[in-house]
Amino acid sequence: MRTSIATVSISGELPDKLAAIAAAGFDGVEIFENDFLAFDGSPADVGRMVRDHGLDISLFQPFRDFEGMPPSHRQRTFDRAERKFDIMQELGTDLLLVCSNVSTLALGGIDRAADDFHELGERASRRGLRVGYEALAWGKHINDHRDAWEIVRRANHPNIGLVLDSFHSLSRRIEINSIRSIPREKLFIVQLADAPQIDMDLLYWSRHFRNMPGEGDLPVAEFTAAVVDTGYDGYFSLEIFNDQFRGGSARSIAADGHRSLIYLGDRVRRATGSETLQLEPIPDRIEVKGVAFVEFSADAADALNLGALLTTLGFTRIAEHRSKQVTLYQQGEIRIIINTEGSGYAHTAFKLQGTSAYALALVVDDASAAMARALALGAEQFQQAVAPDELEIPAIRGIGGSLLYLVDGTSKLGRFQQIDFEPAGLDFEELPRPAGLNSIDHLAQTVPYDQMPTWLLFYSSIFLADKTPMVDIVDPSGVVRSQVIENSSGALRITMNGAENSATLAGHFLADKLGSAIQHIAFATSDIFASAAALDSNGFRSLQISPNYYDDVEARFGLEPEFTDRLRKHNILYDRDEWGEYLQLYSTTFGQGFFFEVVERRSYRGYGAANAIFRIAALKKAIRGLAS
Ligand SMILES: O=C(O)c1ccc(O)c(O)c1
Ligand SMILES: [Mg+2]
Repeated sequence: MRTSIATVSISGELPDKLAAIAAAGFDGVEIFENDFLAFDGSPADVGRMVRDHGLDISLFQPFRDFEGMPPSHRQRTFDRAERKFDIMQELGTDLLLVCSNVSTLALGGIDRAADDFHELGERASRRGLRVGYEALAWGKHINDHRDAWEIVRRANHPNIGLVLDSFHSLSRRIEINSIRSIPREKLFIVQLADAPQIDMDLLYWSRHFRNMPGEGDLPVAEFTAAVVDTGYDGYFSLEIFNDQFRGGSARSIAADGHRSLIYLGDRVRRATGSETLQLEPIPDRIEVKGVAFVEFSADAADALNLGALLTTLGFTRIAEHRSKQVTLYQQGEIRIIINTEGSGYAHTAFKLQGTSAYALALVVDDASAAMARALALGAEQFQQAVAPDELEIPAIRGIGGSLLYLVDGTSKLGRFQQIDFEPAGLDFEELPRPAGLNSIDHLAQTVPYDQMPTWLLFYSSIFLADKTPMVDIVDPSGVVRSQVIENSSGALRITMNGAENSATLAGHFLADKLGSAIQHIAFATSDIFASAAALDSNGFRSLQISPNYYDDVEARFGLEPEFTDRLRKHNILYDRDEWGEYLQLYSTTFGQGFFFEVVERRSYRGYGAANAIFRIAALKKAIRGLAS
């Protein structure tokens, strides 16, 4: 698969953009005229810079308002085109993108446009150049690739071809099958972009909200499969106009772009069975079977406090690491590790972030296949020295400097507990009462808002998991956007919260850190009232919920007063969706804003978003109480 990206997709000045594009592994780059105009070097300098990075120029664009001009303006458009041809020859690219005319002067008529393109083709061929025609979704007369194709067909010139751009076709819901009847040699280049499904003006949507394939809601994979079915083997070129990306990190946006193309290519290769993409087969998306453990880094004092909190939650200190200052707590299938080593990555994470849940271990069928897929998709492998008898658990870097371990049951990784740990001497007098917490229901990760697409793409390209629509969570100090990545079994459920300012609870959590990690862990119980009773007897202090909340839920859901009393007594929040009910209670915050949650899910599919505002207000009140 030949990959390319338009300079307009990336932030920074032209040299920074090119460096980021090359580092991400692209083959080509579309030079956007404005990026070239803003750079004070000659076209030849730009061409050299591109080639010094090992890149090719896939095209030069855009050339606007060309076809169908009235006779009084026609000559002028050819003069303008000749000037662009001069630049292209100096740059060292042979393809110009002409987008459909949006001028109020433009006259319609397919044959008029075809005649203009025929003449442009003659002029281009004299210089060994080619011209591709793209239908903008808001073009005055031509806004559908089927009409643009008809013009190209009638122009009947070998140097004139079609440019397809997934945004323009998919935003207008143009039938994808229509692509399959276009001859491959007439497809000069294919541009790809996704976008969130928002009902808005097409031009505004296109210029501000495009995103990488897989980050949005458009059927880009189906579109690409239709292109591949024609036999097309040219560039797939990202052209992403996005306000956030323009302000983001050039390197990480370029890396996301490359990842999105590898992921897309893999899906299309599987769907079409086509060899033209020339992609090395990689393992399919990885199914997550469960969470093997969550690991905290802490100092000795925090480790004691966290251990005490876990004990009130009904966890037992079950094992100690054979050679390290690492303790394992367990309840049901849930394992929580506390690492207080004075060296190694846990210690680095502690120094950067304080006490934090810095590592997550996922159970998969085959850890080496999972690793192979992750690496093919540009994930960064993490390795550190281990003791001679210790297991080396494969890991990649996740959100905000956190680690994602991959554990399977087929290799000896599944026995990490027996191999790396020895059972702790249990003091039966002091054992907590188990609270019936069986598994991890979900993990909440907090990221700066502008990094949400990056991590959504990371999770959904590597793992077999889907994202749900974004919801807004109102914090008393701002809005936090939340999106869930989950698989169908529920073994992987991550709620990702994007914080835009540091006044929100999520934003405050981030502001304290150089990176970000897990802000809360929700444990699943099958009987939250029984769990609450056990927590009480263990001395657990749940987060106090405002009494006003209970009057409201009782009225809102028509609850029996006796039931509401039980909720109130244990500070349990309640929600209901079309599938069932959800009951949740929280701890107060620990360390830099971390907390635990206990949930009972009665066929309910959501995450209690409607309750988040009450929980956040209660957490903030509790934090103020601690501070005063
Ligand atoms: O928004 C635009 O004007 C514009 C220009 C060139 C393109 O290739 C495109 O898809 C959109
Ligand atoms: Mg385009």
